[in-house]
Amino acid sequence: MRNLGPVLADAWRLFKPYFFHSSERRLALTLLISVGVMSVVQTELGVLTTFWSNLLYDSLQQKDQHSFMALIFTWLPLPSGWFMPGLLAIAMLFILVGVTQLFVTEYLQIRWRRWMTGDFLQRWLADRAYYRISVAGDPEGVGTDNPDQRLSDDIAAFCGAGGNVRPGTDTLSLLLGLLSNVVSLFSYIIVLWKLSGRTPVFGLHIPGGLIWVALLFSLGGTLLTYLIGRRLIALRFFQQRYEADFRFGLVRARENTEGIALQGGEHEENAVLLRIFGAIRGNFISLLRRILLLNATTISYGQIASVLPFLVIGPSFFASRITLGTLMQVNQVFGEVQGAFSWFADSFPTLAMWRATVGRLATFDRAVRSAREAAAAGIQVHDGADAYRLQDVALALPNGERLGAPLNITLAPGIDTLISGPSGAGKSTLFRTLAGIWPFATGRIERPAGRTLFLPQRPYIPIGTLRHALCYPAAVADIEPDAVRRALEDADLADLVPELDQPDENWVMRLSGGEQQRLALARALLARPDWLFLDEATAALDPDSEGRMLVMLKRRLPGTTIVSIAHNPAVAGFFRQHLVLDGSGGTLQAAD
Ligand SMILES: Nc1ncnc2c1ncn2[C@@H]1O[C@H](COP(=O)(O)OP(=O)(O)OP(=O)(O)O)[C@@H](O)[C@H]1O
Repeated sequence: MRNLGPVLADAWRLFKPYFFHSSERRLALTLLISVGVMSVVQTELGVLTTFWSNLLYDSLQQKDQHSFMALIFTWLPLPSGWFMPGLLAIAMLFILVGVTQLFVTEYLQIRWRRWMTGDFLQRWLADRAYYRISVAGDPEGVGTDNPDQRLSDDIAAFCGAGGNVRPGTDTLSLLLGLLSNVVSLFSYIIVLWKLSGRTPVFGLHIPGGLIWVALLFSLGGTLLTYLIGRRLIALRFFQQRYEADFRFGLVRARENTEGIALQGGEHEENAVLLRIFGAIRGNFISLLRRILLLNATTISYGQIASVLPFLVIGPSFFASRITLGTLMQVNQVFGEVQGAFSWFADSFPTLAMWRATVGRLATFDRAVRSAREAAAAGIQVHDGADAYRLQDVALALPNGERLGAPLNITLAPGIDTLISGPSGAGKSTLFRTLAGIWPFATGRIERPAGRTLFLPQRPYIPIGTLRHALCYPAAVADIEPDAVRRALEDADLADLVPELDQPDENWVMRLSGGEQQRLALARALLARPDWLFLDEATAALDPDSEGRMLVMLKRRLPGTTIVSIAHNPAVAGFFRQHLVLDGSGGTLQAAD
């Protein structure tokens, strides 16, 4: 596999935090080592079984019923003084170890997934990395699409706990597969070496002859599989990406049903969704062709492998130089050695899928890290001042383009300010910068202490009850029920009071634009901020309601300084000063 080094380095970076740095690392490592030990025990039981079957076939050849029964039900004493346990005991041990290993592995996987999901979520949401990523993307170009998929499917696929994860394709299964195959290889090679001593290959005595046959045969298979299977990696990667794009398209359509219905956009939606699906289909067909070719190769190779030992040592058996038991044991051990050698080749499709998952998680991880690091660059923000002071604050777009001349203004507490200016001048961008979330501004901002609330034009209404939406982002338990009711009444939404705790209502779909804006104002009443920034947050209201809401805000929040972006000249009378943002740097003027 080309570039295996960087993939393994990425996988290690994703693997390490839980097992070596998390608070549950001791338990995690103990469980990991336990499943490893159980895997080795299973492999060694397999080795024991080949010796057991050697004795069994010999007992059959010699028609020795007593030994045969002992090998099934009890144990058979050996000339060396040791004894061979019967099938009953071996099988019971196999079942016990197998079931315990399965349980412990799955328990570890779900704990790991829970931890890793929590860790990724926390870092993605910290320092507003999620926001920067969504507005700016990332230079690698592949690290940030569909973060939802990375946080759900990819982590589940990496840790191996989740309904959609194909068994055997996760990190732990691959690690255990690798471990048991390495142990298998060593254990069976020793057996094969011993057997080689008394088993001529094609009638010739070659030291370790059987091992060489198995090695050459497996290397041939590995090379062939690699050549056919290497394109699978990219195909898998894109398959996951297209699937996520399609799901995202469907979610967007679901969330915008009204907009689509009002504009009659069904035909276009259908065409767009089918176009995205076309990519899934096209890629899947290429994937399928590759998989078919690969399977045809591995199955043919497997068929040859099952008869090869008989061809190689059959002549010795017919010349009575080895017993039936030895013939069968060589066949079994040869199969195991060949199987272990070709593990890499057989696992190629799985490794390709795993590699795509690692790639998606690692690039996302890097994008989150660089977004968090970049949060410290750009504009210098200093908190704890007595006012908002902007010094040479230059707004810019993600592509570096400037939005007007730098701003040098001060917004003092107690002086309500109206901001206006032509559409696209950068008013909302200025708010984003003041909030500290816009990563593409330069200069220096001093911000006052105290609570600040920004209300955008389209308020975010989270999933849950109306009470939850009103209290957001505070917890419902932290807000007095009476205060919630009063806030709704003051925002002219008294009709909704009886529905405060009604579950399963899609409030975004149900409330009108103006009602959603008034809901956000009610939220401001509950939050009681020292500074309230309104970005056209009353624009959906009729002029009378807009005026009434501003009066209500002033009455209910007397200690709050309001800074509002508005296009409606009628609201100008509510503000003490006016900032016109027209690209020339903006100057504050006292209201008439
Ligand atoms: N994420 C982004 N990527 C690229 N350009 C952006 C992005 N966000 C905003 N812009 C651009 O920045 C410019 C300023 O946008 P902004 O929303 O600040 O304008 P505005 O003055 O608030 O406009 P309006 O009055 O229409 O709301 C616009 O040209 C807009 O297209």
